[in-house]
Amino acid sequence: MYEKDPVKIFVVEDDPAYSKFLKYVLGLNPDFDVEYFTSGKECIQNLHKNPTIITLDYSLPDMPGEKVLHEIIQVLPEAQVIIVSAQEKISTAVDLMKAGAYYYIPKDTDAKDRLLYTIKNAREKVSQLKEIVHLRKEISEKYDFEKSIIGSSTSIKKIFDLMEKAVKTNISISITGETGTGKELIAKAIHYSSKRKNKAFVAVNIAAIPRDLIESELFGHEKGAFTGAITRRIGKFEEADGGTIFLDEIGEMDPNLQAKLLRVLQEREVVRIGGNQVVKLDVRIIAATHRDLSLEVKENRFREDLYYRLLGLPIHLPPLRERGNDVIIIAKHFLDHFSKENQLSKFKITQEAQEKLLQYHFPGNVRELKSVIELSAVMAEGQEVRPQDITFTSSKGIDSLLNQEMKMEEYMYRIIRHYLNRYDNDVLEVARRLDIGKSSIYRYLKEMEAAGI
Ligand SMILES: Nc1ncnc2c1ncn2[C@@H]1O[C@H](COP(=O)(O)OP(=O)(O)OP(=O)(O)O)[C@@H](O)[C@H]1O
Repeated sequence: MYEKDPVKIFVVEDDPAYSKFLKYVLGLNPDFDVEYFTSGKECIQNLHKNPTIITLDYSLPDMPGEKVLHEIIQVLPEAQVIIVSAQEKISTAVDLMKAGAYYYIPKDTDAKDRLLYTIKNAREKVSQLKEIVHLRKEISEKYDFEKSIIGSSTSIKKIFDLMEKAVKTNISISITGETGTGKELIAKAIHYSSKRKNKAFVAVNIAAIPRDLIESELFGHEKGAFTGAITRRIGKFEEADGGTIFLDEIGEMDPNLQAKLLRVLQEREVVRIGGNQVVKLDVRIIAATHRDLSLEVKENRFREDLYYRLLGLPIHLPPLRERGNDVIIIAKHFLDHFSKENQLSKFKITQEAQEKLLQYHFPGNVRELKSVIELSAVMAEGQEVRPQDITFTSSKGIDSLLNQEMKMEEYMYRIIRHYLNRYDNDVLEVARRLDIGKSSIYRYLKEMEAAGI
């Protein structure tokens, strides 16, 4: 899309014959919006017009070519400067390109073709750069965490507070939470809100990669390192250099690889398999797991030293059933998104349907809520989601509670705890829903906590 924008070109040339020649050549292309200057000073004074490409004569009467180039780069670092010169010394050309010129063209008989070809390439480069900037902006807006992570429960606000702290530093982050609670979403939001946002976010799901491929996937390999290594391959750590690597399902990593990962994290460098070149790294680590890693350490399935390396700032995502009214807020967000994507008018959820959502335990968390809501929108007649439009796949919940034998008091305690989690510790709301007094809730909690239950 950027290719079609007219390209603004400055021609800075004091030789009248050559200037006439350039005017003719560039004037043939209606896409070029060209301005001509005869001195370095004039060019610099007009940089506010934002030229994309500047063809610059190396030998201007008022300023040396290097100085004009330097000034241009200071004011407009993204402009592509093509030096055109009668000077044919290779060392001058190399120096100018090192100083930031895009290309160097000698004024000879091939100059016209070379210039047009170089302008075409410079233009492509600029449009690619613009597109990258545009995509990065779009992605960082998408993962702006106040906009992409929906919810206003106390627990999600606490997560926002932790994320605010996380984005200011490079500290490693460990995210825990059941499946579908938003671990990857949080990791991306941290990356795209941090100083690293213009570099890569590389996600690796440890559980999804076959055991014998994972080492080369993470650390890369040299050509011929093993059967099948037909070319050199950069690993995910190198890919994430300057950015963030998200190690999902870290609890699934086998002990052998845990030792290798620990070394990479300690040394902040990798050596590709089959190679001996040490590659220094500047990568932020975000690790996630649905397991309780401290338990994995206790049971000798996860290295303690690696656990402490990765722990950094721990963020625990509570299950959706413990986020109170967030279920409804997120459901409405997904409904709006669904209607926008399918160009439909907005949906509403009836009060009864909202109650139905609040009663369910969502073992698949936000991911499950998303598919339940999308299906309910498809099933709805008109633009209103009713209870009968909502279908759940899992019926577990109260059954599993009843399968455990305990005293009546303990059942009461569990039920009260469950409701408090669901309604964001709003004791009044829980008392109303269970139709018991507020003081009874406090009494139960006190007694059971004293009994250590
Ligand atoms: N608070 C939220 N607001 C909006 N969307 C959310 C929220 N939390 C999660 N999601 C969405 O739910 C889906 C699942 O989230 P994500 O993949 O981040 O979960 P996860 O915890 O990494 O899951 P898994 O452990 O299975 O990999 C994604 O589509 C994500 O965008």
